Amino acid sequence: MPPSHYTGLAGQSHDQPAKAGVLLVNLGTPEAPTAAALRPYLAEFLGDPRVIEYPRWLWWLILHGVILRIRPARSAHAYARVWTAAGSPLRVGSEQLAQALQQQLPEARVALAMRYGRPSIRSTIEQMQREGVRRLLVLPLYPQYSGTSTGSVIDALADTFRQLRWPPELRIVNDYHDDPGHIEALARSIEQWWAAHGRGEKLLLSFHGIPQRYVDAGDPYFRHCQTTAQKLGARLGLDPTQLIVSFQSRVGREPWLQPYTDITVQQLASEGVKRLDVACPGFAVDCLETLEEIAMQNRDFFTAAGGETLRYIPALNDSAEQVASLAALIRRHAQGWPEFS
Ligand SMILES: C=CC1=C(C)c2cc3[nH]c(cc4nc(cc5[nH]c(cc1n2)c(C)c5CCC(=O)O)C(CCC(=O)O)=C4C)c(C)c3C=C
Ligand SMILES: [Fe+2]
Ligand SMILES: [Fe+2]
Repeated sequence: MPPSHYTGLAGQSHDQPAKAGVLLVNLGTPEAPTAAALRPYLAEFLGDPRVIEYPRWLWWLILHGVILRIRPARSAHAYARVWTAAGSPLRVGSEQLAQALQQQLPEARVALAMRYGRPSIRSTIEQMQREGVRRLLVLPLYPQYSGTSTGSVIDALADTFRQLRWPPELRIVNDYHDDPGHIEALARSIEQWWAAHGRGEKLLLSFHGIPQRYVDAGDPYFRHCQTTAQKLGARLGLDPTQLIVSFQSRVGREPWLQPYTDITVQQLASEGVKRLDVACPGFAVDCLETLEEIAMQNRDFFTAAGGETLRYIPALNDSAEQVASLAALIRRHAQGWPEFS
């Protein structure tokens, strides 16, 4: 007989009690802040057709012929500025969040997987199955849905599920951009930060960008970001002159969502804003894009253009507010599952 295509639990008893599992999924991060470690990470990430919607053969030539020769060294330099003794901030922060959620949800097995790199979605689900997980709730750590982020997690889940001999029951949180508990958690964390550090003249909310073309084709991401910002601004009592939304991290030449964060901070400085606060509500945990791109690069752009201080307000990370709001979100999505009743 040929080896089986499907992964199962051959030889294991199915008598163990069925468990519920919660799988948190974040983007993933390189293994080290070096060009050698960046190359396979970027090849997997930028090779994902959800991330780069381009004719495959043309993109393959550009990616392998140009991008992967230049970008790994440049990105490694940026990662080196935020890497800690414990590793990549995205990995450390995601693991801490998963541990805190596990404490809040003793009735479930909470695990963390990465969309790119390790631990993979597939290996993590296989491990959960070995532990008896028969009902699985997947929470991508992206509050706003985009095909490039959440959609890609769904692709990886679909690929995994088609390999499993006996897949678990599955639920997926598509987004939580307007979840009242999440908005409240964001608002409290900003208020607490202001209480401790004082308040800037304006609050900029910077979201990761995506190509405008994807939104034109139906991706709801821009609308989700605007809704998060509008609800957060209303909860904080800010008027439209005090609250600004922008989009960061553009890659390549085609237009991405606008206004761009780097242009916006320079424009605000040139208009006379001296103290600018920036928060990034699209990132569940701090990472390269917040700690380096906002708190270092954009801070420097702001001061070079005449501003005095740009202060980055940290992501929710493993704060009590985030853990409570995500635990409530998970319980709501798991309604009807006996493990959660
Ligand atoms: C080029 C296309 C990219 C799209 C589209 C994109 C969308 C997108 N990304 C995030 C979240 C994160 N991105 C991060 C890093 C990162 N993003 C891109 C490119 C695209 N992202 C690259 C090439 C990189 C790597 C760093 C670099 O070379 O600049 C990160 C941080 C990862 C870390 O290790 O800290 C996050 C998080 C979202 C939410 C999103 C769509 C909404
Ligand atoms: Fe990104
Ligand atoms: Fe970036």
